[in-house]
Amino acid sequence: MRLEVNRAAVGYGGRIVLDDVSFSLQPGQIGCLLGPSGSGKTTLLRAIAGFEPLARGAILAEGAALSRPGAHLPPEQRRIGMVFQDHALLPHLTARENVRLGLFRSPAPQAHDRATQMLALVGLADEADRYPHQLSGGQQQRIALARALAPEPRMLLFDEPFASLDPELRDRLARDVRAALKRTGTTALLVTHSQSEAFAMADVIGLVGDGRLQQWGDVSTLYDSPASRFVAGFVGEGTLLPGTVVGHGRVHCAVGEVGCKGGAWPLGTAVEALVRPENVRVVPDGPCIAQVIERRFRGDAFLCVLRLDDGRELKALLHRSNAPAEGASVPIALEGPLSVFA
Ligand SMILES: Nc1ncnc2c1ncn2[C@@H]1O[C@H](COP(=O)(O)OP(=O)(O)OP(=O)(O)O)[C@@H](O)[C@H]1O
Repeated sequence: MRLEVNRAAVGYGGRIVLDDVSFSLQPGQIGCLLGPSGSGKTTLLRAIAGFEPLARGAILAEGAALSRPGAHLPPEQRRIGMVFQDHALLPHLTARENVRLGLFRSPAPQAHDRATQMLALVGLADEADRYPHQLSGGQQQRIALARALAPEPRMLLFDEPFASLDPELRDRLARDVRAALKRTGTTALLVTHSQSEAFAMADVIGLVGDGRLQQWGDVSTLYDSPASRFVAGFVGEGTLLPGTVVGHGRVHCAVGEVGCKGGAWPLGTAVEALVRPENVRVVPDGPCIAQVIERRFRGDAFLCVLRLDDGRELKALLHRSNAPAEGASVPIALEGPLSVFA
């Protein structure tokens, strides 16, 4: 299903939580709403499910309005399924019976076959006759997914579905859920505040913060070209260094001169440049000396925390063959182009 959210505002009792939200999801695409706690991710999800009305704007499915002020299709008529963190399985029913709950409108033999098929899809064909307490947290969450997929919803919404699981299991389950959604071609929108979950699951990510949808795009766009300081600070690692525009697409900062994205800044504009760990190089004639105050092993590279003369800290991803020892002082330079914010 194609989902379109058009300049939507949603809130509670006259207090708007999120305003002017616009994005779309293509059929079969997986989107993820990422953002700090309390930023309104769940509220937006609930508005799409039909549990919260819109104050302004519209939500459309296949071009037809689901929600707009004064017109509201009830949740049960939207054919949009939801999966929650606590998976809400009934303890006295087997895995297959739990999945069949979503199929109460189908005749019994068809419901049985469909439930079996859905359990196979999530890799639990052999566990169909087990009870929830005989299954792990990850398996229970996969049953909840099978149950949500069984009635063939037009779209699935997930609210922090893996939050109660340990981190390693979360990432693996996120990949499994993604595979199941792709196999069934189900459009989905997931809410999380975990970046790694968003990166593992999503085709497209929406970053929510300060009452707005700050940016909607694929992971590399958010990382390489953040639309705001907020996005720059939230997605990936990096430091904002103050600088001045010294030429077309050139900025001068504490680590010397470096190229920046977008050349349209007037000379002398005060900016902040986003330095990602991979923008930092150790070079013999580097314009700035930095001290290595910490080194973290990252397989082929070390993530080094460097301190500049003025006390600012930068993170640098340096190849093992080139990573200085902790405590060493080394000349560094920046390799652009960097994103800058005025
Ligand atoms: N039923 C409600 N009535 C009034 N205010 C609410 C209600 N539910 C949430 N809020 C408020 O709306 C804001 C957004 O909450 P929401 O749960 O959507 O955020 P979130 O981004 O999903 O947070 P988290 O990541 O912690 O789940 C918060 O300030 C919250 O206190």
